[in-house]
Amino acid sequence: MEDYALIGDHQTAALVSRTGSVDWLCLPRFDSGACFAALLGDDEHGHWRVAPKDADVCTRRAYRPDTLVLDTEWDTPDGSVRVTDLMPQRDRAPDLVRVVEGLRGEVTVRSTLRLRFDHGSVVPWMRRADGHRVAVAGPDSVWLRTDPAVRTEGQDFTTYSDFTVAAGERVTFVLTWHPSHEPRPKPLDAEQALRDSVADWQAWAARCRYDGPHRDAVVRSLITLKALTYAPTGGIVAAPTTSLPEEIGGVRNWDYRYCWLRDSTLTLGALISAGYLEEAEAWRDWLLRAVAGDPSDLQIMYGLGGERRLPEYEAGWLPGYEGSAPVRIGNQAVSQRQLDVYGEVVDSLTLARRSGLATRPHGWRLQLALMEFLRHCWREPDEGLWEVRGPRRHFVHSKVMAWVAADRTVRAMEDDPALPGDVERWRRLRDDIHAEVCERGYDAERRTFTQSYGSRELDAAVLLIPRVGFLPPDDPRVLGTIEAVRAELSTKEGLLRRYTAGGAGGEGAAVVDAAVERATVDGLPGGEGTFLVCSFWLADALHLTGHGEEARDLFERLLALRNDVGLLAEEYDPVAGRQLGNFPQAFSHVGLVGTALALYGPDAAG
Ligand SMILES: OC[C@H]1O[C@H](O[C@H]2O[C@H](CO)[C@@H](O)[C@H](O)[C@H]2O)[C@H](O)[C@@H](O)[C@@H]1O
Repeated sequence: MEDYALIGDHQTAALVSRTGSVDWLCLPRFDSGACFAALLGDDEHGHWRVAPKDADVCTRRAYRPDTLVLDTEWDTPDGSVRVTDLMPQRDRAPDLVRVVEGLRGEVTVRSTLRLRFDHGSVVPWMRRADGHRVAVAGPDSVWLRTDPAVRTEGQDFTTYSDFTVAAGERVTFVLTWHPSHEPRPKPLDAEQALRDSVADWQAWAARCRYDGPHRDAVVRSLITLKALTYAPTGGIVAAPTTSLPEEIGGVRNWDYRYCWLRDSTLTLGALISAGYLEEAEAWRDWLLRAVAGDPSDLQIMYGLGGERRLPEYEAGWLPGYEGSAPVRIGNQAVSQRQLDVYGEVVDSLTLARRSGLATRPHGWRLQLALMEFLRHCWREPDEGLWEVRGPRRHFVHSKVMAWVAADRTVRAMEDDPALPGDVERWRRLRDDIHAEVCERGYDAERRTFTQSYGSRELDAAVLLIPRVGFLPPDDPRVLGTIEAVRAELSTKEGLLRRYTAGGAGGEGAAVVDAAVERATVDGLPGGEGTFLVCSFWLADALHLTGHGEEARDLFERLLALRNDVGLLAEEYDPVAGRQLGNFPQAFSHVGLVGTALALYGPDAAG
């Protein structure tokens, strides 16, 4: 999975392999059925390859600077060729544009288009219309338009085109999706779309306020986060994929094409810190719409438009990435209770206010309603930020984030005494939560905060305690926790697992296979890799506690884990040297931006 590059149009995204094959594309939205699902199966589940006829992996590839426009190049004995891939910003039907350009000599190129709608399960009926190819099945229709000189041939439910390009020649392909009952989509000028895409992305990237070391990595992460934003509503998906495994061959395969309040608020924080307020405003408005209603109905995630039902089922016809089954569509975690989201939501509303975003009159009312609900439920156990599917517990991180919600509410009222509400009520709540966490969530004997009250398990999420201001960085309990978490959760490569019993199984694995013990915490069999955002949190904690050099060293090691085009999945297996989990993952890129800003941004100390 680390071999893929991302292209997208702010409504959906595609993954392009090093062989020039688009192996994942959901149309028309991130959460629609994929028409190319080879990523989770094989070529028969849909893909579109454009590459020199006899070549395999490309010679080199890169994004055009500060864009999401991808250039993939092959050197062959006959010459060199480049394929440029992009999805133009959408004000119409979604398009996937592929421009083939001869660079040297004369090269025979083959396009192999195998459309399989509904996540690789439906073979469409293909026909010709006005010299183009049209695929139709149920609600979906796709047009393939190319230059008149390029002949397309259908065979075995696949469309082939073989053609030659000499140096300086260009051939364009445009694949356009539209609802099958609607009139045919208007043709797109591919060359103009390419110029516009480059200009739009570069203008967007130029607005980035970060100007420190590793700026390219930060901008690439910000572009990735922007690409995960669903423009029509402002919702932000956790990743554009489903079921890329947390363990190769394992069952920990989840659908991330939805908007988690946690992942979105953290993404928002990264965008705001780098100067992107428009996205923040759009997301804040998405949030206010999505959570409108009874605060007791607050969900931990929603659909792109704020949809509340995301039923989970298994796509039994897809064998899964390298056999990692089941492939899941939808996410049952939607009905979980995760108390930390109150803290994250209130924190991000506070950040939005402080960054000067125009306030919405019902924003404060919503915050108070959420707080009122939290006041009654914070003592209850929950599934925690890791969304365990085992029994509910009193997760320390959840309670700390409940404290964050109370703290930010108190501080907002102190900053602006005109805000209505009973500040004393929230001060009391803040103090009560603080006292309980320090009493029940801290193991004085081992000098560490634990994963849940009374447990001996540790959890990397408690590294956030100094960052959110629950305790100062020099508090001995914070220092003890950092030490304990490093001792118990880090691999010999210095990367962190998210909690104690997390094991990537197998002989010589960097982490222990403790499936039985693990099953008692998260209710799932099997292990997983190291969790990338946790390692960024460790770098932040090291920096905050005066270990700047170690923090920078860890940050640089994490940067080295990005793939050749700067992308990170959710997890990493240091033994196999492979990325794991959905890809690219907002959480990991948020971690990268946050740590860069902490270490080198305008407020970085020392
Ligand atoms: O590992 C078990 C859980 O994995 C997913 O949750 C993870 O991804 C979420 C989205 O990025 C993130 O918010 C959460 O903190 C992660 O643990 C999955 O969505 C869950 O269903 C699953 O139980």
